[in-house]
Amino acid sequence: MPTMTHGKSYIDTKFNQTLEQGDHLFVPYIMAGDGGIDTLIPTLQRLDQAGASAIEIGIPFSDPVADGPTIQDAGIRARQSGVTLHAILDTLQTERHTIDAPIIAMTYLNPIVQYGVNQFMKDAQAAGIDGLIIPDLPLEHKSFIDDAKETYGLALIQLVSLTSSPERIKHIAEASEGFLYAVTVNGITGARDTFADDLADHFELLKTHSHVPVLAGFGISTPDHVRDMTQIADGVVVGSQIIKSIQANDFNHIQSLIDAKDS
Ligand SMILES: O=P(O)(O)OC[C@@H](O)[C@@H](O)c1c[nH]c2ccccc12
Repeated sequence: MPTMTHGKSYIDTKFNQTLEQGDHLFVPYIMAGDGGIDTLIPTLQRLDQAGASAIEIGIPFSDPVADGPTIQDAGIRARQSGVTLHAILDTLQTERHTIDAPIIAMTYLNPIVQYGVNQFMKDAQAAGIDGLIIPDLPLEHKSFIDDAKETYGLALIQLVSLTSSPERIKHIAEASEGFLYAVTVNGITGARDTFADDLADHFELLKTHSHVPVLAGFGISTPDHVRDMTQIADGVVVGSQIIKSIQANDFNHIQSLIDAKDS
């Protein structure tokens, strides 16, 4: 396994390799420790081998305001099996080298503050985490973590919503690192049947302002969704459907979602 420093530049390098080949990006989301902490590494390995471009791992938290029911239930299961942020970081620190894909931690701000901002960034880097999504940290408040994040070289991925003003969209898109997470529906995470008709224009605007790949996320659950979204975005994030498929032990569905990105 080649050793390469983890962090923002690892995401940039890996994503550019894929995009330069004319391929799209696929980022599955899992809840860390859903099924017990012992399942974390095998699940990451499996998604890595299936062709994930990066893997987003959720940190279980008691008050997950942006999570839909599927993600919330996965968080409850993980917490019931006693999974903690410390356990997740410890497990990654020992086993990270067995997974090639960049790893992005999705956590609310509170667990980071409880852990200690600087200590968290330090331990996240040591655990081989490359980037962070912190949905309740608005752009205006990111200075709160900026110094620590810079010290340890982690990417801070920004979420941009459909309803943001053009001015705000510009600011968020310009500030995002690793990738820009374009939320494709209004509301919380979870599988949907349909998407808005004018998404293509929205993604055009995002791409003009973003320095990093623009990924579509929220509500994507079928190979057709993946095909549609990769017409207009550099790639997709899929969460709730991945969690359901893992629970059903249906890795064929996960593979069909990943394979749809370049079909
Ligand atoms: O579950 P969906 O609809 O496929 O969407 C991805 C999403 O779950 C994942 O990226 C995520 C989980 N929790 C979040 C909180 C905020 C933003 C994003 C997330």
